[in-house]
Amino acid sequence: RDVAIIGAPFKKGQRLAGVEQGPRVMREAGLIEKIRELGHNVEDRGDLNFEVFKDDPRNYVLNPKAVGAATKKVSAAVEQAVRDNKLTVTLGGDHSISIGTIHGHAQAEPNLCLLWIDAHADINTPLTTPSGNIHGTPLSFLVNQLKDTIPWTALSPFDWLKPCLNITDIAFVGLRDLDPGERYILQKFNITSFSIHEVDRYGIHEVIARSLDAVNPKGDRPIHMSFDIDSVDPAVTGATGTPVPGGLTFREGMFIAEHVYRTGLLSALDLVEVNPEVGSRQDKANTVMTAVEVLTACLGKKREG
Ligand SMILES: N[C@@]1(C(=O)O)CN(C[C@@H]2CCCCN2)C[C@@H]1CCC[B-](O)(O)O
Ligand SMILES: [Mn+2]
Ligand SMILES: [Mn+2]
Ligand SMILES: [Mn+2]
Repeated sequence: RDVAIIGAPFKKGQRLAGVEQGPRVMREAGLIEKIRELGHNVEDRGDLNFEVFKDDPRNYVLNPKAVGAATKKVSAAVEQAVRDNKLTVTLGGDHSISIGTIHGHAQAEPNLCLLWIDAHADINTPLTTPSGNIHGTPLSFLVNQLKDTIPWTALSPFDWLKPCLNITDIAFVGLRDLDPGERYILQKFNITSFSIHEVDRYGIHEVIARSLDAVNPKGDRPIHMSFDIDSVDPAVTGATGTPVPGGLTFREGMFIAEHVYRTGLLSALDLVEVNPEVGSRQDKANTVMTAVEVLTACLGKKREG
């Protein structure tokens, strides 16, 4: 297939420096060449340039101007790549970029379904977020059923954004750190979610199969997978901003990627929250390696050769 790579070196959805280095370190690890070796026609569309804003005081959330502008750019870039019939891979950057990747993908593929692989649900609203970090809230901006929880007039930098997802289109895998407001939303809407507890109970194959069965029962919907590297255990991927013990093994992460590839329906993919400035040198090496391996597995690399 034709593959487009978009770099989104963005950090304003959270507070730590370094996550904007994600695209650079994944490229330096040979990501593009490794995808080419799979036989894909890969177009590296480079890194998006994000406007810098100063004196952006907290308005329910931090950096609304920076995040609103950046995600608008991400949306346009992803929409264009999907319309160009590319399997579109966006490299983060923090998880707030997925406001843009999912919105853009949905403009070209309104019938998409979403796999959210993450230790966190990232479904706080601007009123429930404990941190004010938008990387913990992207889904609340995107979901029709949560439209009225967003103070749109106060958050004018997001006036370009229209909710484009039904909550029933989402399946979570890897959850193990939820805030009260998120737990309430997950229960209220009975959202498909498989925490690490369910991964332990059913095994990863059953979990990913049930996730796909829930959001794509007829196997006729384009898949958006948003892969937060912190879904994997911090012993493997410690170079990330919000690590939570007891995550997916390397093998479970790879299995998810291989299984989703085999559907033949993967249409857009985010790999986010790699922060090479967090943890040890070994953490950085392991985290970047894992990110690259998961990405190439999403694009057809098989462990069985
Ligand atoms: N829900 C959170 C939010 O800030 O909204 C709170 N949490 C950190 C907090 C630390 C203390 C124990 C409870 N959890 C991080 C998460 C966002 C993660 C964003 B992601 O993109 O990395 O998933
Ligand atoms: Mn082609
Ligand atoms: Mn996370
Ligand atoms: Mn996340």
